[in-house]
Amino acid sequence: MKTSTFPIEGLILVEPDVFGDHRGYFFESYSFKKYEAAGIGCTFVQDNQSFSAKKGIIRGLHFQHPPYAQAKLVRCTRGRVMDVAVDLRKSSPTFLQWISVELSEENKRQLFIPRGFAHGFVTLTDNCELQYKADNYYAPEADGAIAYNDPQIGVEWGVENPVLSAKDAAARPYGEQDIDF
Ligand SMILES: Cc1cn([C@H]2C[C@H](O)[C@@H](COP(=O)(O)OP(=O)(O)O[C@H]3O[C@H](C)C(=O)[C@H](O)[C@H]3O)O2)c(=O)[nH]c1=O
Repeated sequence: MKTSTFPIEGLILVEPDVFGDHRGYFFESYSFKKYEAAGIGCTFVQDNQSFSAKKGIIRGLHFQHPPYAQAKLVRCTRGRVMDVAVDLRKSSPTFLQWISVELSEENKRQLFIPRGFAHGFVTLTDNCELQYKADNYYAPEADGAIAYNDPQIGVEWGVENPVLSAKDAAARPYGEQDIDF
């Protein structure tokens, strides 16, 4: 597997080794030993899966407040998404900066997002399935959301009128919230 980093410290892109043959393909989608050696040493305790039926859906920007913050290992197993991570770590030189990367059934890439980040994605096709591991359990009482179009962050989603959940439509900008990472 190959890994690469981003200008924002802690984010890691994983490109697994895919073994194709006349039947199709095989690849290891996760291995604690190999991923720990690549800097992804957290112990994941929960697997998530979401399905988004249409292109132009945004889920995000989500996080869980400390002490329930979650690191995530994200992959797209159907369709294509633009995955986004925003640095919420106040002491970070890249505070409130963001990256985006295309994850797809085709490219089989995975994005590791450490604790201290908000996560979101926009679907680039219909029928997008996202599967991701988390290193902390779901804690609804600690659920957090930042407005996807927060001008202070300035994520370029590439979609004018996204489909949003009620929660995401009501999410407030970072500056109007008490978020402490
Ligand atoms: C996140 C989560 C949700 N749920 C329940 C709660 C709701 O009744 C239902 C849908 O939840 P929500 O609308 O928050 O789902 P998404 O909008 O896909 O949220 C996720 O999307 C972004 C991109 C993320 O990175 C987070 O994992 C998560 O915030 O699933 C659970 O039971 N367990 C969970 O871990």
